[in-house]
Amino acid sequence: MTDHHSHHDHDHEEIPADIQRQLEQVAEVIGLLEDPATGLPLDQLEAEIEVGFDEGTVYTGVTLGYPCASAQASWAERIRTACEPLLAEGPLAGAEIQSDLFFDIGRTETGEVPESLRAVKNIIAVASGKGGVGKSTTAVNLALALAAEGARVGLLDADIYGPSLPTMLGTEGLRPEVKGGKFFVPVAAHGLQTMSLGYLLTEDTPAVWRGPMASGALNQMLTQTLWSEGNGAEDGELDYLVVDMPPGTGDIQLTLAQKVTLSGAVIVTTPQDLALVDAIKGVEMFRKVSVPVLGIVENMSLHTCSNCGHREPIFGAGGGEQMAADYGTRLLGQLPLAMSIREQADGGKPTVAAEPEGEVATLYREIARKAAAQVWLASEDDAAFPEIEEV
Ligand SMILES: Nc1ncnc2c1ncn2[C@@H]1O[C@H](COP(=O)(O)OP(=O)(O)OP(=O)(O)O)[C@@H](O)[C@H]1O
Repeated sequence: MTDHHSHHDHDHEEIPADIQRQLEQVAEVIGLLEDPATGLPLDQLEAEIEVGFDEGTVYTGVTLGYPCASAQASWAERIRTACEPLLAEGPLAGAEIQSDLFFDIGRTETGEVPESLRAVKNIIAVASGKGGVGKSTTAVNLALALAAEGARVGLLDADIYGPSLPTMLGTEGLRPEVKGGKFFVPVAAHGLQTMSLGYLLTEDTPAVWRGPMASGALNQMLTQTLWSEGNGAEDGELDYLVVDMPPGTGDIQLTLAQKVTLSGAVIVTTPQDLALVDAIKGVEMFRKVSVPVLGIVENMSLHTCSNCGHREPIFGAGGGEQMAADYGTRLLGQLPLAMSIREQADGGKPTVAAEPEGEVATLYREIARKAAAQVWLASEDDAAFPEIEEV
């Protein structure tokens, strides 16, 4: 091994050819590792792999296109295990390995968008074929999980008939600040930028007004919310705006899906046959308007007994997985039917905020990484351009 201690100017030092060759082998081995969120090897993704060597240490860096803060340790471990045999001999024998995981979140290509949405890189719709399956609960926890993984996230409550986000976020009674007589500044909650019709309607708003007012207000929330305000980021950009869609697959949903360029949709279902039939309608609706279906979340899949911890699939097992396979999409994850999920959401502090290191939050974070990874894949597809080969 070269003695680096006598030099100080490492940056400009030429790496000897034999070390260079071994570093290339390290990069190749890393390229074969499977990205758990997509199931694809890094080589098949637009993942950036860097390797370097200094002072007896091999440095590796992998850059993924989705937020993955909590995957750092497991990647470092997998890279070490994969590279150790390679570093048993040769000029790098005995070198330490230090690995870093980075992410760089891209932007979904859109056509013309309202000024206020230009600061938003990707819009993810959370939808369900029918009401009551836990769509809002999933949307809130998904948004919190994306943020926990390191992304800058906004949450729009488009569920105009039953805006439940203020309750779930503990922001009831708050009003968004108005700027320039026309624009709403999102309400900050648990690190998210949030907007809901619940912030605009008061309890005195007569029920008969809610329908017509609601669709107009939804339009206003879409075009007049300053998503770039107040998230502290220098460029004021949001990586993801999660939209809690109205339940069902009617005209409102279709219009909304077409009005803004959605990066993708997450469909929430419960495992019962009837809910699955409705979820299929959701998949088909998004396909019709060319919105990528990021995957299915099966909610209330297993019941955990709060006395003994025993789990059973009271609504049946495997429905979401089968349906995802039948319709060419994927199961992003399954959430248990758990009293804590309901209590925490009803109490204004959803599970991912209330118990960030708990088992349920871990499930939501895995769902978030998988969904965001699909957004990454979808935007790569858009950008795909045949490579010009040299003849
Ligand atoms: N995994 C779960 N375990 C226990 N309770 C849950 C779970 N998911 C959601 N809930 C509860 O079920 C109820 C309905 O959930 P939620 O409001 O998220 O459903 P929704 O599909 O958005 O309904 P709507 O169609 O009315 O908007 C809420 O009280 C919520 O706290």
